Amino acid sequence: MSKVITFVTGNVNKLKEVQAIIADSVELTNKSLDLEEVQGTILEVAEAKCKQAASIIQGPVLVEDTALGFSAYGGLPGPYIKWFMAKIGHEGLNNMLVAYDDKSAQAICTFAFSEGPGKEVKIFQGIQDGIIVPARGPVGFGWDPCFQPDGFDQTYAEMPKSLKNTISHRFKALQLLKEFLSSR
Ligand SMILES: O=c1[nH]c(=O)c2ncn([C@@H]3O[C@H](COP(=O)(O)OP(=O)(O)OP(=O)(O)O)[C@@H](O)[C@H]3O)c2[nH]1
Ligand SMILES: [Mg+2]
Repeated sequence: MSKVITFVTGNVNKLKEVQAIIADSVELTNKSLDLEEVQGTILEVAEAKCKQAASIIQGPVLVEDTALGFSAYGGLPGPYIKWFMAKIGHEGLNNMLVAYDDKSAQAICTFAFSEGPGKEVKIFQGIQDGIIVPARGPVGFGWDPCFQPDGFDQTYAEMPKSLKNTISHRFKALQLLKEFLSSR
């Protein structure tokens, strides 16, 4: 069984964060592919991406799907946040919530791992609660400027990377993944 895991993602910012958080304990290589994403729940999207990645790589693979869900919208845009961000940006995301007092949101990071084609898909999920605010901080990674995690007065974009990477949805999911991989 190959120990090296291929993290399949087309997103360099995700890759950088994953490397910063777990590179010292997990041997990862990267393949930049934009996998097809099915329409469905977060788990269905992550599982389908993982199966597709395993069939392309023909070995152990890791994929990740990130969702940003607004409580006022019953968890939408959720896994479709990428397309909302691309079309309406930070201002548009804020405008979606103008009619609601409840600005709360959940950042949800879901990793899916498989040893290879036809093998079981394991899921590891991390959730960070927060609120949607008018964009503050450097624009670099997606919706970071308009997500302020609960318990902090800075948005993800305003805080140092070293802080985001120890409290984020991605950090939480990676702790679970790390635990699983240590017994692999
Ligand atoms: O501000 C952010 N802070 C984050 O921590 C974060 N993580 C992901 N994202 C964005 O949310 C969408 C997820 O879609 P997504 O999971 O399909 O990603 P993707 O298509 O870019 O890459 P991948 O699917 O090839 O891995 C994409 O627009 C990502 O840029 C983030 N934005
Ligand atoms: Mg994607």
